[in-house]
Amino acid sequence: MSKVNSLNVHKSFDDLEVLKGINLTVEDATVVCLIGASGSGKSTLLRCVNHLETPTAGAILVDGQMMGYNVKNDQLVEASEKEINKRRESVGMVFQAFNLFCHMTALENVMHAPMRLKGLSKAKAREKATALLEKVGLGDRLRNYPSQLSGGQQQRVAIARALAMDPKVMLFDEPTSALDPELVGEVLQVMRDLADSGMTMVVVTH
Ligand SMILES: Nc1ncnc2c1ncn2[C@@H]1O[C@H](COP(=O)(O)OP(=O)(O)OP(=O)(O)O)[C@@H](O)[C@H]1O
Repeated sequence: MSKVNSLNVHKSFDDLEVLKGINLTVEDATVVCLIGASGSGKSTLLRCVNHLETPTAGAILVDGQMMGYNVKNDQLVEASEKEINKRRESVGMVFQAFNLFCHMTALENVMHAPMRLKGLSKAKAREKATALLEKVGLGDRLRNYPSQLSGGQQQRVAIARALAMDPKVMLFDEPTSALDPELVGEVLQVMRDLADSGMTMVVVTH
């Protein structure tokens, strides 16, 4: 089964039609990079995938589940907030600006969602977060706040934070460098390792 399907997705902001019927299939364990002109709607499509934006028409399926809607009597009915949040858990997102909690350490940033949304105990969440931060090469930065970390380090915390929810798909709204095979920065290496591990990924480069 393909992991992400965008079925004739349209998205308008008032009079501006940004997405005009996007059909995209991302197969399991593949990496798809979206490139295109500035303002062409790459981020908008990515945000539709985890339902941060609601498509004006069309639908997104992640792992066979429709984001944001249920089918009832052959009609699309909006899902409840609880259902939407549950489905969103299968989609990890790394934002352009990372969106880390600035008052939390790297460790606390990664522990937060599994404790709050998955009911993990503090001890289990700490164990998992530590392992993930070690995996992205930040084992020595657990107690640092985002302001004490470089941009690339913050980005890796954001990746670890997304992975902490055991997503089926990872969305990266980010690096200009991702398409350049000559660049082997730590962030890119983490992304390559993830791809090698079979993670399905959609990467937007700006
Ligand atoms: N919330 C919003 N309200 C109104 N217009 C929006 C909103 N979000 C995006 N847009 C508009 O939609 C268009 C597509 O924006 P989007 O951010 O998806 O483009 P992009 O392809 O990711 O661009 P870039 O590579 O420059 O970041 C732009 O014209 C933008 O101004």
